[in-house]
Amino acid sequence: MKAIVSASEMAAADRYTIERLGVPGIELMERAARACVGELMEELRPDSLVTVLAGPGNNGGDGLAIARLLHGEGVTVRVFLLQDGETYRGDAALNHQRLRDLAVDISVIEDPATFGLPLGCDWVVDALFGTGLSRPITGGLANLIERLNVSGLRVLAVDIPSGLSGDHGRVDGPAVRARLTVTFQCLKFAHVVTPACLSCGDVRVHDIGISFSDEARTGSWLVEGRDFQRPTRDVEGHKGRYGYLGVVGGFAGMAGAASLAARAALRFGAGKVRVLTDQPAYFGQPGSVMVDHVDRWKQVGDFDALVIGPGLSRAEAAWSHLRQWDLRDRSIVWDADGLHLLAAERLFPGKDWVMTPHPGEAAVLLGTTAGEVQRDRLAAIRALAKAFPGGWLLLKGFRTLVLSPGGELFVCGTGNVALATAGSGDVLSGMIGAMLAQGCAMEEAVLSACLRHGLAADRWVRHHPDYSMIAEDIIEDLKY
Ligand SMILES: NC(=O)C1=CN([C@@H]2O[C@H](COP(=O)(O)OP(=O)(O)OC[C@H]3O[C@@H](n4cnc5c(N)ncnc54)[C@H](OP(=O)(O)O)[C@@H]3O)[C@@H](O)[C@H]2O)[C@@H](O)CC1
Ligand SMILES: [K+]
Repeated sequence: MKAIVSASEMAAADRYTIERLGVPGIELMERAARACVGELMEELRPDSLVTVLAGPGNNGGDGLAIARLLHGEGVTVRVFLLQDGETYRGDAALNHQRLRDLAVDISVIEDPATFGLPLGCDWVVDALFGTGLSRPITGGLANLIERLNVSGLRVLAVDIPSGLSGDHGRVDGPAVRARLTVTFQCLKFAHVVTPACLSCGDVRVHDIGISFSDEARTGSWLVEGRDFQRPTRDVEGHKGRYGYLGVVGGFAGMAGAASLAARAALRFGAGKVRVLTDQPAYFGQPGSVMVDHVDRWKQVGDFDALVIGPGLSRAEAAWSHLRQWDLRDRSIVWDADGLHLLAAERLFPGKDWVMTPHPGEAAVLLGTTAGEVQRDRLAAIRALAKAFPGGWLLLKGFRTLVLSPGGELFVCGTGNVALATAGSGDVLSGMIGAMLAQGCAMEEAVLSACLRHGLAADRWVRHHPDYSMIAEDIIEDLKY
């Protein structure tokens, strides 16, 4: 797992490192610049031309140090400042002084709106604004950024593409679109949360020796494929040991949804899976998934965990059972139409539960639109936690978000657009249910399922077009 921090957490760590641990700020800036130059040198040819756009703060200061180090490497560099160089303060001022003594061309951008972009250069270093951005970029500078974004020039963003905030995944105004972002010590939210992360290109995190005080422990993490831990079995295991999962769904014409969840659960290690539906005949020949008419179940105490929702429908006949069942001590995955039920009736969601909405379902739960949810996914998942306290939340979409009842946030680093296919959510809910049935804690269940679901898609696109994956392919991939 990689820590994700906000701009203010990062600034606090900077201060702690400088003031308490005695590492000079100018040394941190030098290390930051060295990290960027190291990455850039991998990309440059001997005759490459680099343009540095330097803003008024320490991000600009990084840019000035980068220009000096590139010059030292024999690279031709031109530097454009947003303001008169004399206005720099602190470490940035020192770097301005150091650069002025060298034969590097430095000019001031008089009017950003008419500034001629250096179209012949190989890379642009975006050192306009970093984590100190305090408002959306407007006016001539906004115009410059928009022209840069359509120029085709390759951009390396220092710390964060200018215009993005480190604190969230929103894009509130014009923002530089980078090919490569080099950031320091920790990821910031904009690097991993959509839509902001789509402007970052490849993100490389460099350790520049910034330390966090013990009190300033971060509670947000990027989880990646290497963090996935597969369900384990011991040699004497038998099916009773790996749990009994109930899938409630597959009503009127939607047998497929429950069937996908159930089969995914078996493939992900559940010992036994039974679908409770009003359409058992739709499930055809008996197979590894057990199927029952839901009317035969007055209570659901037999199950170790439940998945409620895939193909549940919104019919009274489906919902009436759920009102009667005692769900108080159950582990439950609420998905699909189950979420509509929770939104409509505020049913007690269980002892240990996770809701797994896609943006449209999250919008229903919050009384807003899917567009609003997607505009600020972090705010949406936090609003869900307020509206439905006490359980886990998983907001699907590129870079799926997971929030614990205690407020710890996880961003799932696996998965891609191949997952945008009917039934892929049903498969995910079945996988989480399988882990719960096997006795895993909710954190492990949700994160393992989410990572593995995404890995199936990541493997798929290595050999197939992204549009061609169907939900059954995810289940198929769980064999490996
Ligand atoms: N030791 C360290 O701390 C290290 C820090 N490091 C580097 O420092 C960066 C953070 O530096 P920073 O805090 O100086 O902020 P930065 O992003 O340069 O911008 C602030 C300036 O922008 C201005 N401004 C803001 N919004 C604006 C807008 N919309 N339109 C126009 N102007 C706007 C703002 O003006 P104001 O809001 O005060 O009016 C202020 O002048 C960080 O990302 C990393 O790269 C590394 O060197 C490692 C060590
Ligand atoms: K930047």
